[in-house]
Amino acid sequence: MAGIVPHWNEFATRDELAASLANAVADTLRAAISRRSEAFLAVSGGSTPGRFFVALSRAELDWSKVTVTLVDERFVPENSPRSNASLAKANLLQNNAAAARFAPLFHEAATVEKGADLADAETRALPWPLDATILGMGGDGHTASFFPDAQDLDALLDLTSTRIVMPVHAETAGEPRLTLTLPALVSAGLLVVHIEGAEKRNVIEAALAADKALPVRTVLEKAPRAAEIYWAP
Ligand SMILES: O=C1O[C@H](COP(=O)(O)O)[C@@H](O)[C@H](O)[C@H]1O
Repeated sequence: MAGIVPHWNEFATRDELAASLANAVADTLRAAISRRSEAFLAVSGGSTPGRFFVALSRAELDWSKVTVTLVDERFVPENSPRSNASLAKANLLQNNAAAARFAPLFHEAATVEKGADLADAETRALPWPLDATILGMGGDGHTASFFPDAQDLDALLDLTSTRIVMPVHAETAGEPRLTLTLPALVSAGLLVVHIEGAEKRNVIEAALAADKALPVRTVLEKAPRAAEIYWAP
C-alpha cells in the first residue's frame, strides 16, 4: 500500500483487546488534558465497540475535561435501537466517564442534509483537532459511514473538504447517515481501526495488500500518520 503502513496490535481475546485499547485511549486523553487542558475523542457505533466502551468508561482521568463525539451516526433519533449515540451513552458515558461532555451528530430535521448542516455548524465549536479517533469497519470495507456504494464518496473522502459533517446516502447502509469527513477524522493524534473476527481481518488485509479501493484503505492511505489496527479473533 502507498502511504503509511498501519501498525497491528493483536490480542488473544476480545476482552484483552478492550482493556489494552482503553488504556491506550485513556493515556492519549490524559496527555491531551495535560497539554491543552481538554481532550476530544470520536468513537464508532455498531456491534464491535461495546467491551471497549465499558473498559474505557472506568478509566481514571478527568472526564469533565473530555468531549466525546461519534465518527458517524444513523439518521435516527436516540430512542432507536440503531442509534450510535444511544450505544455510546449506555456503554461509554457511564462510570467515571459519565462526567464527559457528549456531542451527538443526530439533530431532528426534515432531511439528513438539513440534519448534517446542523451537526456541521454545532461540531465546529468543539475542541478540534481530535486527540483520538476510534474507527470500526464493516465486512464490506466501510468505515465511519464511508460505504463503498455511497453517493458522493469522493467528496466524503476528500482530504481538502472544509465540511466536518456530511450526509450519506448508500443503498447498503440501511438508512441515511451522518459522517465526520475524512479530514476531520484523520486530524487525530491517535487513529485506531478496531476490528474483531477472522472475516474482518481478511477484508482489511486484502484491502491493504491489493489495489482494492475500499473506503478503509483510502482512509488509512490519506491519514497523515500510521493508524493502529486493534484486532482479536
Ligand atoms: O454502520 C456502522 O458500522 C461500522 C461497523 O460496525 P460493526 O457492527 O461491524 O462493528 C461502525 O464502525 C460504524 O460506526 C457504524 O455506524
